[in-house]
Amino acid sequence: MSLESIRYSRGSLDILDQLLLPLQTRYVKVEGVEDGWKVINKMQVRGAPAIAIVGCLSLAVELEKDNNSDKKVMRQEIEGKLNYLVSARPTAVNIKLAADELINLANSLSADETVTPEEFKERFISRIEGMLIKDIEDNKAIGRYGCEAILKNSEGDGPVRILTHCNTGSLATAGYGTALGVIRSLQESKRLDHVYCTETRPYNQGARLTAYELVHEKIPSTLIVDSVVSALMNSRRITAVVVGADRVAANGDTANKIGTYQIAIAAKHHGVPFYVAAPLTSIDMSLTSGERIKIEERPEREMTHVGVHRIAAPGINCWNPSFDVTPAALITGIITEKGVFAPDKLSEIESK
Ligand SMILES: CSC[C@@H](O)[C@@H](O)C(=O)COP(=O)(O)O
Repeated sequence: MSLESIRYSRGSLDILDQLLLPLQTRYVKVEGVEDGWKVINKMQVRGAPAIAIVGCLSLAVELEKDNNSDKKVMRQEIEGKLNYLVSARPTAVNIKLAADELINLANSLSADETVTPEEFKERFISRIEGMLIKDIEDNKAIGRYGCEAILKNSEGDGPVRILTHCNTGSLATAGYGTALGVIRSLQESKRLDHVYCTETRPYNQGARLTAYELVHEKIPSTLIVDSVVSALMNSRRITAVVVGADRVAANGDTANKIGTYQIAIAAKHHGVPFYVAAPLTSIDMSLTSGERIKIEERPEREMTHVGVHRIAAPGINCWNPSFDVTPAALITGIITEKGVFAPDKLSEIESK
C-alpha cells in the first residue's frame, strides 16, 4: 500500500507530519484554515499539489462546522481565507490556481438566487473533495505518459536508470506522485533497473522522504549527495532525469526545488534527457517566463542545523532560496496528464 499523507473524511482532516519522517509516523489534526496555513508554512506538509489540496481541505473542514446562512458573508469569508492560505508559501502555483477556481465558484453560487446556503456549502465542499481524486488520476496519467516517453527515447529495450531530485511522491501529492509516479510506472513496466535520488539539501526531502518512499515500494534505489550528480552521469549511464515542478511558466521555464537547475546543466553536458513531470495545476500560463516567479527564501536555521545540532560556523551569513528556475532550453519535455510537451509547445495543451 502506498503512503498516505492526507487523511480526509467530511469534517475531518489529518496530515502526516513530514518533519518527523522517516523516524516517526505521526498524524497532525487540521481543524481549519489557521491550522492549514501553519502546517503548510512549517512544511509539515509540502510538495506543490499536496500544499494546494491540504490548504483547500482545511477550508472545507472549517466550512463544514460553520453555521452561517448568509451566502454573501460566506463568499466574502471564503475569498479572504483562500487568499490567506495562498500566502503560506509563495512559489508553488497550484494553491493559487485552486484558490482562483474556488473564488469563481463561490462568486457564481452566491450570485445564483436558486442556490440555497446549504446547497452553496455542499457544492463548494464537494468541489474541494474532488481535488483528491483528480490529483491521483492525473498522477497516474503522468506516470503512463512519462514511462512511454522515456522508454521510447532510450536505446534498445534494456533496463533504464533514473535520477530524481527532492520528493514528488505520495507524500507530495494526493497519492502516486508526479516524477515518482513516472518511476512507479517504469517499475510496473518491469523496465526499471535503478533509481538514484539526491539528498536535496538543506531540507533533505530526498534523503528523508523519497528514500523512504522508494524503500517502502521496494524500488531498487541509491541515495547520493547533491554534489555527486555530475560524477554519477559521468560514470554510469543514466537514461533520464525526472523531477517535479512548483511553477512552470508559459515558455517552459520551471521553478522546482533548489538544485534542480544545476542538475539540468549537468544533464545537458552529459546528453541525458531532462524531464519535468507536473500536472496542469502547476502550469502558470499568466507568466511569460520564469524570471517573474517569486522564489521563497527559507529561514537560515534549515541550513545551519541538522535537527537540533548546529553544523555551520556561528556568525556566517547564509542565503537559503528554496527553489531555482531551470531555463526551458535545458528541458527535454514536460510530462503532464495530457501528454508530454516540448517546453515551447505548452500553448498546445489547451487544444487537447
Ligand atoms: C509533486 S511535488 C513537486 C514539487 O513541489 C517538488 O519537486 C518540490 O520542489 C517540493 O518543494 P518543498 O519545498 O518540499 O515543498
